Amino acid sequence: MDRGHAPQRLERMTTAALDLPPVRRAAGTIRLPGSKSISNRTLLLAALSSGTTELTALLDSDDTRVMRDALRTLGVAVEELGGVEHVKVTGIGAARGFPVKRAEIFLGNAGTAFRPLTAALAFADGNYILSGVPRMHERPIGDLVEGLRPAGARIESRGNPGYPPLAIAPFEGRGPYRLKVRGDVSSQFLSALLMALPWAGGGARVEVDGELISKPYVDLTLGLMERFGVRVRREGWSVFDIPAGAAYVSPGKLAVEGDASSASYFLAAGTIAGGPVRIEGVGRTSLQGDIAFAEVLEAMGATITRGDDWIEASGHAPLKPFDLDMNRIPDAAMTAAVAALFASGPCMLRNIASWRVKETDRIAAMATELRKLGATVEEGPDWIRVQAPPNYARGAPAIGEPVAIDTYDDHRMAMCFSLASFGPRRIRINDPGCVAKTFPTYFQAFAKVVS
Ligand SMILES: O=C(O)C1=C[C@@H](OP(=O)(O)O)[C@@H](O)[C@H](O)C1
Ligand SMILES: C=C(OP(=O)(O)O)C(=O)O
Repeated sequence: MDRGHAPQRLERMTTAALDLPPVRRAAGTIRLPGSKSISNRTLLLAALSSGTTELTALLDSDDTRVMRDALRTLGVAVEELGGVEHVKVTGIGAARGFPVKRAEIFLGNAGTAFRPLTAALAFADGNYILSGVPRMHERPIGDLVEGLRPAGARIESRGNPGYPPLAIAPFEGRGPYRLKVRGDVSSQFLSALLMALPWAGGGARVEVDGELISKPYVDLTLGLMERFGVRVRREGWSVFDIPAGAAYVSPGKLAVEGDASSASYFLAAGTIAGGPVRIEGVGRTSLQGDIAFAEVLEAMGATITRGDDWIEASGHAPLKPFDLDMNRIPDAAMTAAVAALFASGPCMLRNIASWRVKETDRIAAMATELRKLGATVEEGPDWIRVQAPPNYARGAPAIGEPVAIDTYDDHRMAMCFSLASFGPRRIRINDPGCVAKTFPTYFQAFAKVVS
């Protein structure tokens, strides 16, 4: 019997606080690390396809490391051609099972690894245990498990019902499948089903129950599936058909775009503090929904210039207030909440209920930390309203003791609060190392564009 590798723990030690120097100007050019969402999707799709795939400009971070390690643990050859950012993946294709039939896999706090691997392994012929950090065990996955069961998947929660860790037993179903999945907690459940189903074979219809959130991520899923040779027929956002006989075929070579969510911090810096700040690696032709964050900045008064694979922002605080539905850009929306410190009136972010089940309860965390800087913040189940303290404008001299911002092991809390250093308070970021989830060199990159 195959024995999987022992689960690899990635418990991160808390890192020493980082005092950010007060800054007034932002200008320069940044080449972004690869997109987390595209890196993890393409690693998995390459593993499930026939042929070998060369992936370039992959993200090197905690979230992609757990996906890469998981695939290797499952027996997929992921060969490094130029570090972990340039790899060759030998797909297992129509084998419909991973070479390693029994494994315990640790997936940290990576939703883009945990949800898609749950679906793929549910259709495999082995026994697997998937676990993560304690916070991952508080992030819901019940809707995906319930969506998979009618197909013949055998998945049990090892902890609280509806949450990881999960134990997966060999698949017992056969297509065609008619499945339903809820779309109003995380779009990753639908993305996971769609990516795994062509591999299960036999064709499938997936219906979405409830309003689908974070829609651009499903477009990203469908766009990348198409690059691997599978075209899904759809009726809007509610019915998705995978043709019988659909199978993944390697596109040969695929270059990963820069991460549009990571771009948001730099574009916001250029908007608050002069600019131009130019981002290379993602632009007008991006597959990623978070590129639309630039439109939020335009509403706040930014001047944005776009090329096919670059984008540039300039502007000056005070910025214009906004009242916007942020459902399509839940990650970049956090950047807007901190940019609201530099707005001339109250800023309202609506339709962000999913913030409560991500790396931390992001609505609560955002409210607590913005209040430390003197902002008036109100919150509801799915909204947050931020009113900047008087005169929180660029150029005021930094005064007093540093304000220590807690980051809740949430990379985006650490990254977006770096923008507060354009204001009149000294900023201390507690546990800055949490940025390793998606952007390990974030603070070095930020230091390069501010002065
Ligand atoms: O599919 C993806 O790559 C993602 C979907 C979003 O999650 P939800 O669908 O849970 O909002 C997003 O927040 C996450 O960072 C990445
Ligand atoms: C929500 C996020 O991550 P995950 O992919 O773990 O859901 C995020 O990166 O903001």
